[in-house]
This record gives sequence, C-alpha cells and structure tokens, in this order.
Amino acid sequence: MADPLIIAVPKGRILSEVQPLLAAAGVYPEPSFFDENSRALRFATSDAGVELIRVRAFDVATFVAHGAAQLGVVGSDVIAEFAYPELYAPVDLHIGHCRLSVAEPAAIAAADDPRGWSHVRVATKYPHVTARHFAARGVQAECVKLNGAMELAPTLGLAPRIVDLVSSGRTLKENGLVEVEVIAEVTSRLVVNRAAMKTRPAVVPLVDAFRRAVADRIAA
Ligand SMILES: Nc1ncnc2c1ncn2[C@@H]1O[C@H](COP(=O)(O)OP(=O)(O)OP(=O)(O)O)[C@@H](O)[C@H]1O
Ligand SMILES: O=P(O)(O)OC[C@H]1O[C@H](OP(=O)(O)OP(=O)(O)O)[C@H](O)[C@@H]1O
Repeated sequence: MADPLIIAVPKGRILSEVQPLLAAAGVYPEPSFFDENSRALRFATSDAGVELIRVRAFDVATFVAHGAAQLGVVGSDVIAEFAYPELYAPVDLHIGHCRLSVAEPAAIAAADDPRGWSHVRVATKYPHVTARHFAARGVQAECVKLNGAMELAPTLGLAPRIVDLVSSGRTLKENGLVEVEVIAEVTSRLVVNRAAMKTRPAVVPLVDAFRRAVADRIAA
C-alpha cells in the first residue's frame, strides 16, 4: 500500500474550527488529535490512507511546500508571507477570519497621514508581506522581526508601528494602538503540494471532499 497522505494542521486557535470540516470531508482522527495535552505529533485517522500532523501555523506551509505533508490547513497570511511556488491553495475554508493591518499608537495616529510616509520602521511577524505592501506605493519599510507580542514594540521604542493580525481589535485597544491601514483580509485555506497533486491520486478526491464540505457549510 502507498504511504498515507499527510495533512498538516495548525495547533492553536484554528484546530477547533477545523474539526467539523475534517469530519464533513470524511476524515476522522483518533481522539487524541483534539486533546491539547497530548504530546503526540502524528495521528492516525479512520482511513488508513490518511494521517494528520499537528504543527505550528507557520510550519504548515513549510511542511507542505517541501512535500513532507501533501495537504495542509493554513492562514492566507502565512501563504502570503512565504509565497512558496510549490504551494497551491485551491479551497478557501472560510474559517480563521481576521485581517493583517498596520497599527500605531492612538496619540500618533491622530496627527498622522499614511499617504505622507516615505520610510516606515515596523515590528512584525510578516516582514515580506509588509515590505511588499509598502514597496507597492514607493514606501521603504524597515522591519524588525518578532514572533509575537508585536503590540509592545511602540511603547518600548522598538518600532513606532506594527503590522499584525486583528480580529476583534481588543489586543490593539488594550495596548493603546489603533489600526491605520488594512493590508489584507485573512482566512484559512486548504493548501496542497503541487507535485503531490500529480503524483498521488488520492489528493484530488480529498481536495474535492473539502470543497464540498465548505460549500455545504456555507449553504446550511
Ligand atoms: N485573532 C485572530 N482571529 C482569527 N484568526 C486568527 C487570529 N490570530 C491568528 N489567526 C489565524 O490563525 C493562524 C494561527 O494563529 P495563532 O495565533 O494560533 O498562531 P500563533 O500563536 O502565532 O502560532 P504559533 O504559536 O505556532 O507561532 C494565523 O496564521 C491566522 O491565519
Ligand atoms: O483583535 P484580536 O481579537 O485581539 O486578535 C488579535 C490578536 O490575535 C493574535 O494573537 P494571538 O492571540 O494568537 O497571540 P499570539 O500571536 O501572541 O500567539 C494576533 O497576533 C493579535 O495579537
């Protein structure tokens, strides 16, 4: 029998939203997959031909781009940041809704006009998306790469602005920041390794099962 297909799924907030989609697509993981306390990383499913791995959100893209996993679930923020040519993102899963935005301290925003910027210093987990966004309108972006807690950067003098994900806006508000520009709306996508699409016959039916699961969910 061929090696099982591996689907990479991010641990953390997306996991609970992925669960009903997996079931609707006919993928039933062993129960420990949904146990946040489990230390296992690789999980069987009711289908001997499909296994799941649980990895960090940014690493989903890397596992799938390199063909270590054939499919994955990952935010469009992460897809844009890596821009791996090997990744194909055929299905918007309509989960993990948020946006990637530029924010700055409320006191500065009151007298600031983003159209007048020629150079910005930004703390972010997304240096490539940030640089591309600003370069498109001739603004040079100097990025300080952080992996979390970007909101601390302005008050501690690391960078006057941040680029980060915003959903409810609560994190910005509690840290005295306001959103000044939306760079992109974000949802999670099903991603597939392009080579695996051609070489592994089971990939396309699985992609179709996810596509139907999302369509049924939206229609319900
Ligand atoms: N506040 C949010 N609301 C909705 N979706 C979000 C939010 N924050 C992040 N996401 C989506 O979920 C994905 C994973 O985010 P999460 O915050 O769980 O990862 P993380 O904590 O940065 O991951 P890690 O700990 O692995 O570095 C993001 O890439 C994005 O697509
Ligand atoms: O607008 P809100 O609803 O407040 O959500 C935005 C926050 O959510 C994400 O962080 P997360 O909670 O995942 O923490 P982390 O990135 O530090 O892990 C993001 O990096 C923001 O900090």
